Amino acid sequence: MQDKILDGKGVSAKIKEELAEEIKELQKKNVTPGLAVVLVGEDPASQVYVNMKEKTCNALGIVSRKHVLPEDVSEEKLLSMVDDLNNDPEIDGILVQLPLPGHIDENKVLDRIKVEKDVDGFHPESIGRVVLAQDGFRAATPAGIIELLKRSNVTLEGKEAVVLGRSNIVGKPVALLLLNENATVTVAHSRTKDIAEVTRRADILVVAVGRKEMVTADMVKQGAVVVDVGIHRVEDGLKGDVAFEEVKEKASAITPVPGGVGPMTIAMLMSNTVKSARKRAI
Ligand SMILES: Nc1nc2c(c(=O)[nH]1)N[C@@H](CN(C=O)c1ccc(C(=O)N[C@@H](CCC(=O)O)C(=O)O)cc1)CN2
Repeated sequence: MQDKILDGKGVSAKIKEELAEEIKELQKKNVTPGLAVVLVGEDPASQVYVNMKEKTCNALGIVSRKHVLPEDVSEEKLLSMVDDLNNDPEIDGILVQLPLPGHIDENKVLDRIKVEKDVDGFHPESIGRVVLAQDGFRAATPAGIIELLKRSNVTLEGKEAVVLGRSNIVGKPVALLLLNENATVTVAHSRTKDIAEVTRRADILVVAVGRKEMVTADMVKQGAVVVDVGIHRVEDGLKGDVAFEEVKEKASAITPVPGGVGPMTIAMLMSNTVKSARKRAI
């Protein structure tokens, strides 16, 4: 039986401890993992996330290279930076922080990252590898959700899983990962006719809609496991896509915001970077 609160902060700390040990071993073989993070513009939330990534790299012994480009940088210049990083032998992972400004074609930029360095797991080939259940980089938030559930002893096989939201970076990939774990998966979204009727079927409900406290207790089955991917800044802190206080009374387990899925995202990014660096040690 797992704890009611799924402790992403605690689980991510354990993963980072494991990674720090592995990094020490890699360093003995003269391999220091390197992560390049590219930030375009000054979006305050993106700045927070990029700084968190840099801090975590420093704590674990991963070389972190942060590149900040102005909001009005041309697509061409950004692509040329990606090309340079693709060719840099000390860089194992490249991450372009999302969202990008409107004048830049996000897909074009993500497609340009070498699949071998795609630690964000957003390249079409990385997504294709998830579809085919082949080895490759898994996007950090979806992978973090699966890892958190597994390490919290939540059984996925045979469970009715509902993913609310169909974004390319969370909804679609987490649905595929749940399918690969032999869950029965339904994806609900803004055009779904009766969302509550679908979410109430879920043994495992993953919510990634980007609407503050949209999921209320009446939308959740008694005993469901609820994973909240949303992050909304309010006056007195952070809220998720789930109305935590009322839903926790009904759920058998639930992720908090903060301290749930968010920290797992950073831990899985670090894990992908180490996975990439491992190839240099062979
Ligand atoms: N290139 C990418 N861009 C974005 C991704 C991504 O995986 N790759 N995901 C999100 C943002 N994100 C990482 O970039 C991210 C979000 C939240 C957290 C986190 O630890 N949140 C804390 C709260 C921190 C705070 O805001 O004060 C928590 O939930 O406890 C980490 C990473 C969009 N862009």
